[in-house]
Amino acid sequence: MESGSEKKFPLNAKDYKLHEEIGDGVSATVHRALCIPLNEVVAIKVLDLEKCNNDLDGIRREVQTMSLINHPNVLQAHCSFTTGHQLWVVMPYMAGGSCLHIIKSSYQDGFEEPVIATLLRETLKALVYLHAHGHIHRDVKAGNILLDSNGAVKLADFGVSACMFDTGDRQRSRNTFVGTPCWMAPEVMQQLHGYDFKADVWSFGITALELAHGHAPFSKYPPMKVLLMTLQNAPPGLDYERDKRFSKAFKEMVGTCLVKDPKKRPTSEKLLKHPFFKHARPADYLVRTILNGLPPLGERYRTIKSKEADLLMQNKSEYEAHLSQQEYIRGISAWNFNLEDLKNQAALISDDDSSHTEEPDFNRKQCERQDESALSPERASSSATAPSQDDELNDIHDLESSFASFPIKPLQALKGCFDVSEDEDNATTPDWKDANLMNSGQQLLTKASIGSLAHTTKEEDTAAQNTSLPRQVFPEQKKYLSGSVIPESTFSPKRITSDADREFQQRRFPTDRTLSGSLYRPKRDYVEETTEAPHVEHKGRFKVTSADLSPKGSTNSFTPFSGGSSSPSSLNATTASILPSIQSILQQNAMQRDEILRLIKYVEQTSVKQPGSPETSIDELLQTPPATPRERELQSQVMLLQQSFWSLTEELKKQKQKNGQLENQLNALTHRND
Ligand SMILES: Nc1ncnc2c1ncn2[C@@H]1O[C@H](COP(=O)(O)OP(=O)(O)OP(=O)(O)O)[C@@H](O)[C@H]1O
Repeated sequence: MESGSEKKFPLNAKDYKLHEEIGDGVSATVHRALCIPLNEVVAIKVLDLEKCNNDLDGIRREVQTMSLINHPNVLQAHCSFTTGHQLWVVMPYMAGGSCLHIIKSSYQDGFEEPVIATLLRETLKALVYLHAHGHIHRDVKAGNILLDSNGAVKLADFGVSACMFDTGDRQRSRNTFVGTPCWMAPEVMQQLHGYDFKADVWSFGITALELAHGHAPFSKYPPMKVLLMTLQNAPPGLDYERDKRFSKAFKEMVGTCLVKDPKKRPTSEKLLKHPFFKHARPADYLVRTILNGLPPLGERYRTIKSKEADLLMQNKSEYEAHLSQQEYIRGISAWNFNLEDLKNQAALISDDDSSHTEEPDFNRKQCERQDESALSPERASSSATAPSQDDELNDIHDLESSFASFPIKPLQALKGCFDVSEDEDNATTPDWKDANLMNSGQQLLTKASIGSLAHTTKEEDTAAQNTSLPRQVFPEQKKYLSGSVIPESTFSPKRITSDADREFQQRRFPTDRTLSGSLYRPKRDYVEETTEAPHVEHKGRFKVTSADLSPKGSTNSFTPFSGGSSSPSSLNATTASILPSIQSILQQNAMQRDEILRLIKYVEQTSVKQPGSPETSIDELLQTPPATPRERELQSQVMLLQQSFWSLTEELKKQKQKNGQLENQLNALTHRND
């Protein structure tokens, strides 16, 4: 393949003289080189084809695509050819190196804002171009933003590395993992409905944080943890306190990119019009501010590598952290989805560790976002919507949408367990108790997580949509256990709100709120809830924000009791009229508490490894090396499901406590009014 440039770059290895290494990727190393006939310095990316699963034609196609791209901010290959078992991609030499290497060498705490604005604007221009031509970059990160000696910024690695190490045809791989976990958009992780250009916008937002802080959010964690944190936590962002040095425009720009719902992210074109990019400067500004004074690229690269090696030798834990880090840098495109490795990596990081780096940001960020809600047009428009009546009623929805990011919606499974049918009498009859509970519970973890969930195909979804919401717990569970999932259509789509929506609703109504009353009653006889400011909590091995778990749009039915100026007579009248409701709620709470206790017990029982138990067979299954990419995907999904079960168990315990508290309050109120 040759580029459209005027010069003819030779297609023979002997015409190039390889010099020092200036970078490395998954299975590639990059060298400075001389093109002898043209007497031109170039960079050559050397890919070892023996380490790739892909076929040569696929690679050739991708490199060809790369050559057709023609934009000042996209690094275009001069040519590529194979030599022995290697593929050489000849590119312009970018003497400034990548932003990642510049950061590592001299800006460990990140760049100043004008530098970031300049780098990001140029990168964004590249994305606008790629998107307009139907390409998704899929690996936007500081390591792929390169600078030449004049301060020109180019986005690199388009279409090569990701395709090289995908075990499949990249053309059809919009439903496969590609990218690097820290930079990866939630919808890419989910692998549910595929993804589009907006995935690049998310990665762009993460890259902005990387340039600002010197590292990407969650960069110290192993891949599985990054996945969970990205899916479960509030999106990362610039922090109000820690990031005081940055402008509101910058914070807001990052915020618009890092919205979990891709539909709510701006297109790259729209983003380019954001006021933040007005701070961008010309290329020579980058030369003056960050490039001048840097050692030559090869030397810089060597120093970085030897520093890393020293660090590794000195400190085992640092070494382990570095290994984790390398996993991110390598990217999920090269991710060996070996669950044992992942477990080992995850085990290196204690839960306590999690609390001291990124997480505090979340609390602060929530506050910040409350303060700044007016800044983001997208977020503001979400927030402008007052909670509707509908929003107040359906707990299940909020819980479900908080886990919507899981490939296999665990809440759908648990909904069946919790749903108290309108006919409470039925729900309390002994028929559906212990035996069914254990029976269905065990199956839930086996068939559900491996069989039906792994094969949640469109047909099954459709079939599931034809079933109605279970009125009772266990009969319906049997349905689920036999392979179907509880239908999504059971829940009104308009009630499924995005994280952004939820964030905004909570911002606007940040009163105390407790999830209580009829937890899983889907109907409007839902009576009471209080509110609680969003916060981040440990949920077993990872953290969950209450923002993601609380219902939204609260209407407090007990306003008369919360004090105020009611006269004694009106208070009495109100009391008389609502006492029956209180009593009914108390009853419901008691029943719910029992339900929750039972469920916790069952989850705990099914979580304990017992020889011959279904749990054991899941583990065995997980430990069997995956034979196909699909198996690998399924294994990861099973693991995510298990994680979500742990998380839900924690959440159930919490709800149980809250219910107890509420019950006490109600008892106190009832006695007072008696
Ligand atoms: N044309 C170039 N000029 C100068 N340095 C380059 C050039 N291309 C790549 N590099 C350096 O080599 C490093 C590795 O390049 P490569 O394209 O393999 O990166 P990567 O994105 O990390 O790979 P992967 O995504 O496959 O892990 C880059 O981060 C950059 O520092």
